[in-house]
Amino acid sequence: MAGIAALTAAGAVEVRIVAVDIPSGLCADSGRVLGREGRPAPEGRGVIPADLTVTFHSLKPGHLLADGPRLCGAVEVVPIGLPAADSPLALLEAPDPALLAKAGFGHKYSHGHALVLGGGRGRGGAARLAARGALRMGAGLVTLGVPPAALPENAARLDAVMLRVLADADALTAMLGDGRLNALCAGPGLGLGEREKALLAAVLEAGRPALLDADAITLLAGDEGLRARLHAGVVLTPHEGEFARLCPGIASRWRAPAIAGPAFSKLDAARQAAAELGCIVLLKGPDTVIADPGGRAAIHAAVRDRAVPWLATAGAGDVLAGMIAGLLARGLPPFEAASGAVWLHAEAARRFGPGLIAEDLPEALPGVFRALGL
Ligand SMILES: NC(=O)C1=CN([C@@H]2O[C@H](COP(=O)(O)OP(=O)(O)OC[C@H]3O[C@@H](n4cnc5c(N)ncnc54)[C@H](O)[C@@H]3O)[C@@H](O)[C@H]2O)[C@@H](O)CC1
Ligand SMILES: Nc1ncnc2c1ncn2[C@@H]1O[C@H](COP(=O)(O)OP(=O)(O)O)[C@@H](O)[C@H]1O
Repeated sequence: MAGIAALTAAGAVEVRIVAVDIPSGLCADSGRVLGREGRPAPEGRGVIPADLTVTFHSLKPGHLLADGPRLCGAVEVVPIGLPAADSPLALLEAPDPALLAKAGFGHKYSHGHALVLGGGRGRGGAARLAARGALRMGAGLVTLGVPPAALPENAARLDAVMLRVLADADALTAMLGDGRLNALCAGPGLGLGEREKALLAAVLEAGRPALLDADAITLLAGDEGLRARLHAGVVLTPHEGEFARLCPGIASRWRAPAIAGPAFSKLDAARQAAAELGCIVLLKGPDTVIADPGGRAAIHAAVRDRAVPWLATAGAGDVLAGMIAGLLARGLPPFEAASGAVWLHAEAARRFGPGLIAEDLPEALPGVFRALGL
């Protein structure tokens, strides 16, 4: 193998490399490069990248996660006559259009009312992006609740999204007396002060389906009491940095060098976090993993023909948060809301293409829905 690598590097021969099952040295469970003899592989070495990987029966996590997509090249799955396994792991595909369509006889309240908590003066962009995402997903109504000082600037920027002043947690609890507010979204641009911590406690106390992202995750990370109130209707959407704050022990296992297989994977990290926290954990990135407390999990790999590098843009995660909240408002169970939104989010980015910024994502959704036949 070293000889092939040397010849290829020297440009002496044109070599095409085909891996059978998975490139040697790549962990099939995690997509991580394995070390040898008790030592991690040197940075950037340890596996010869394949042009094509031919695998059998079904994809493995290692084809999709971490370094797997880059090192496997094109992947061909060859059936060998085995029955489809009843696997607790799913590869995300397009959501069922029947789940997304609106029945002809409904009115706006039949499609749910999402409440997005906004941040203070001058910090409203993220929550507005989330609110727009929720509305485009078909929530019947979306209200943005903001502190009094942030009302004028939000009023100047919103039309279809409704606006309410929410001075403090008591005001939020009073507002939640309206049972039609059936999904909550907190975190994007929320802030990290005492007011925001109390708001988050009120959100969790309400026991309603809730999407918690960004600052809400950072607040949870610093407060054991808040974490203890998480429930099965909550979806958490950390990026890697937020995950390391929220679950430092799990994150350090995941970040530790992979010495031998099976290495601790992003899938293991999300599953363990979901089990410990008692809610859905959606761990973001080009490879996104969604896990529930019972061990059910799904992978969405934005690779190869579904690569969407332009999603690496400020605010893309805020839109995803709102999209999930929109599906929660429409009554989808948390795991289905999270999985459906992840696929639609990437598909919206794919349709828009290069130049994408966060504002474009909600606006690309109608085209995605039309293509799904809605
Ligand atoms: N248009 C807007 O108004 C926007 C507002 N935003 C808000 O800004 C606040 C801070 O958000 P940040 O996401 O910067 O959070 P943080 O500042 O809490 O976390 C970012 C830190 O985590 C580290 N990190 C490690 N892995 C990462 C990964 N995979 N992706 C991203 N960061 C990673 C980064 O290096 C960085 O130091 C939140 O309230 C957020 O909602 C951002 O979402 C960006 C857009
Ligand atoms: N290279 C990439 N390929 C595909 N998706 C990506 C990539 N980078 C980021 N994303 C997606 O974009 C979103 C970024 O969210 P996040 O990190 O929370 O950013 P922000 O807080 O700025 O919104 C997530 O949904 C993530 O999965």
